[in-house]
Amino acid sequence: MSVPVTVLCGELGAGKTTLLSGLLESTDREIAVLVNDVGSVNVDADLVEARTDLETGEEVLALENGCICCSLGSELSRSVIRLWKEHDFEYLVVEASGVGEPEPIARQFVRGPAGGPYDLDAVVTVVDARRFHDRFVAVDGDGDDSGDENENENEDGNGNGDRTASEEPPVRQGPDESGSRPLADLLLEQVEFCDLLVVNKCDLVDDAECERVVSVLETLQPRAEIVRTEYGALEPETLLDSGRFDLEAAADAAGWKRAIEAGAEREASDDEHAHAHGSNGHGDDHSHGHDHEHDHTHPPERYGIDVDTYHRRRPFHPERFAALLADLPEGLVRAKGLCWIAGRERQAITMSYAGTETSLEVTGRWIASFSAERREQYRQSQPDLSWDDEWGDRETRLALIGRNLSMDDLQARLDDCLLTDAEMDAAWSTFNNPAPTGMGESTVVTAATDQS
Ligand SMILES: Nc1nc2c(ncn2[C@@H]2O[C@H](COP(=O)(O)OP(=O)(O)OP(=O)(O)O)[C@@H](O)[C@H]2O)c(=O)[nH]1
Repeated sequence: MSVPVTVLCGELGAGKTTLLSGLLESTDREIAVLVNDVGSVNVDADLVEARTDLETGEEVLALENGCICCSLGSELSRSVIRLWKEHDFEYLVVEASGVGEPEPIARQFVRGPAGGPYDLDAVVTVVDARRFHDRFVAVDGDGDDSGDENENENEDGNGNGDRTASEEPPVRQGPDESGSRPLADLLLEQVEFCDLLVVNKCDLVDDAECERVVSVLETLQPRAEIVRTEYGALEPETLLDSGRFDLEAAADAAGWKRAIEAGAEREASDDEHAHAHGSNGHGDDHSHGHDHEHDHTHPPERYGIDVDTYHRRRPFHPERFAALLADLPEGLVRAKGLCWIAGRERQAITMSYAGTETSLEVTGRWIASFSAERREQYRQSQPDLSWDDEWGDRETRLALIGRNLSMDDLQARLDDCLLTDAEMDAAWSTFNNPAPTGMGESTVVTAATDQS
């Protein structure tokens, strides 16, 4: 019998991983998870895994880099088929990277080789209500839409910011002179293609704003059911075995039609592509040198996205780091990963920035902070864990995702937050420290303006 699949899409930082973690906690079903992250640090896989009880049969498989076209052409299918052969599970959830287009992923489960063992149940798109509102719904000169400093902002420069609520819904803008498309286009694509829309982060909009968001979404995607959530909290039945995916309806969507037309040619190319990549199927080489002719830029390139990694083995000064988080540069779309903050020697703190907020949450303990005996046990069970003689596994490792952003400047600003040599010798516990302390506790830093 084929295994049902839910594909989870949504823009960077909309709340996909949060929703997925909640789902895994709230169901006894044996769910396998495939995560395709855009950063070279595969943070989502780590985060999902940390909250996943593998003993209950849930498996988290990460596609190692964000080269989504290769993943789709060959590795995605290969990975899910391998997963199906090697593990016993009842359901598969695929979390697409925030710059993933839903159509090609869905196609793999309908027309691609994964269509045999799997059965596509639904494509779910998670929308950040706050950002969607500010980008597409913000009302120009409308007195009752008060108090929102971000109104009419349109960071993507797509001209959708000055709409009124009664105007036509936003439309895709297509590429600019440099050939890259606004991120908003991707979001619209994700909205138009899905079967279920989850309007998340409802705590960050008021009721009137939320109504407007929902009404624009209804116009864009009349076929999909719309649910509103905070922190992605949903009944598992809403997401699993919903039977929402409807090939015929999807085939009516303009994009899907295009995809089907291109299907045969694409499948042939994918095979060729898999071949060209050799047996590992997936290098870090993003230049590719494809010889097939269809449009084959990767989504990150197409949307002008840069991905970088920040890795240091020196702690942040808590106050300087918090000040930076309140003033992150324009163009930073998403940042996430583990942080080492001076004064929090036990706590491994996950930093997650999206839209207007950065959260710092204690998601684990540094292995270096355990007793010698337990430390050894953990290290033996994780032989690949990188270890510093003095600081053990304490480190900061962040994925940075930006658009028109100088990564060098951001890295330099992060470096300025690291302890100086003199501070390294100071008593770290005396620093003023807003970072959380208890497991699961979090601190949220709100940016002065939405930088997304
Ligand atoms: N205020 C608020 N924050 C939320 C909500 N849901 C998620 N977040 C926070 O938003 C940030 C991004 O959430 P994730 O679940 O990591 O988002 P994602 O879509 O998986 O992100 P990518 O994998 O980078 O695309 C995290 O700091 C979450 O804690 C919500 O309903 N309200």
